Amino acid sequence: MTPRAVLIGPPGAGKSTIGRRLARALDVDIFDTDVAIERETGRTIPEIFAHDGEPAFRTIEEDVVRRALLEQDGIVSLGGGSILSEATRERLAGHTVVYLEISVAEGLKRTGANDSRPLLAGGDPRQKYRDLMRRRRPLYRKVSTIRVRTDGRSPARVVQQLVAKLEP
Ligand SMILES: Nc1ncnc2c1ncn2[C@@H]1O[C@H](COP(=O)(O)OP(=O)(O)O)[C@@H](O)[C@H]1O
Ligand SMILES: O=C(O)C1=C[C@@H](OP(=O)(O)O)[C@@H](O)[C@H](O)C1
Ligand SMILES: [Mg+2]
Repeated sequence: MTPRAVLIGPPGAGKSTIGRRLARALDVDIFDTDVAIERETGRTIPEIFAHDGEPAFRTIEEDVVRRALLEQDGIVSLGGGSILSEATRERLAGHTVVYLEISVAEGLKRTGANDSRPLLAGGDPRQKYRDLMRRRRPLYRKVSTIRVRTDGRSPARVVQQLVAKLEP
């Protein structure tokens, strides 16, 4: 069993939104690792970050992603920072991995309106997002097998392009 596609990219790229819509279009299941982490721990992601810290969150995330890659056969949407784990990057080899690309400006617009992402909270969000992208962009590129730009494209359009690219 292997996922039809694994979605990666920074916060706001649309992994959760596109994941749900793509799964519906392909008539397969959606598995969002952030949703699974909240379900399994019974806590929200901001709570986990606040009480246990980011390293503890990453440990839980790595294990949830590991199992998802083994057990899921639909669309798997990862959290934006999951590719920071070298073990996860190695496990992604051989999978269909879609990098949802987004500019810093557009990513900030999409994530700015809520405080559900602890990594961007506090301080200057623009600087935080830029630093995050500088560190992660090479990793997203390295582990992906398909790249799709999402700036100025509606979710419906992104899904349409992905369906065409994923067609067997
Ligand atoms: N292609 C898109 N165009 C415009 N808004 C989008 C697009 N994709 C996602 N969004 C919006 O951006 C926000 C973040 O999307 P989300 O799917 O949670 O991103 P991620 O899971 O990658 O962090 C949501 O409000 C969503 O509706
Ligand atoms: O980029 C990150 O490090 C994170 C992104 C979030 O998911 P989204 O990418 O779906 O926003 C979530 O996993 C957590 O807040 C950490
Ligand atoms: Mg998400």
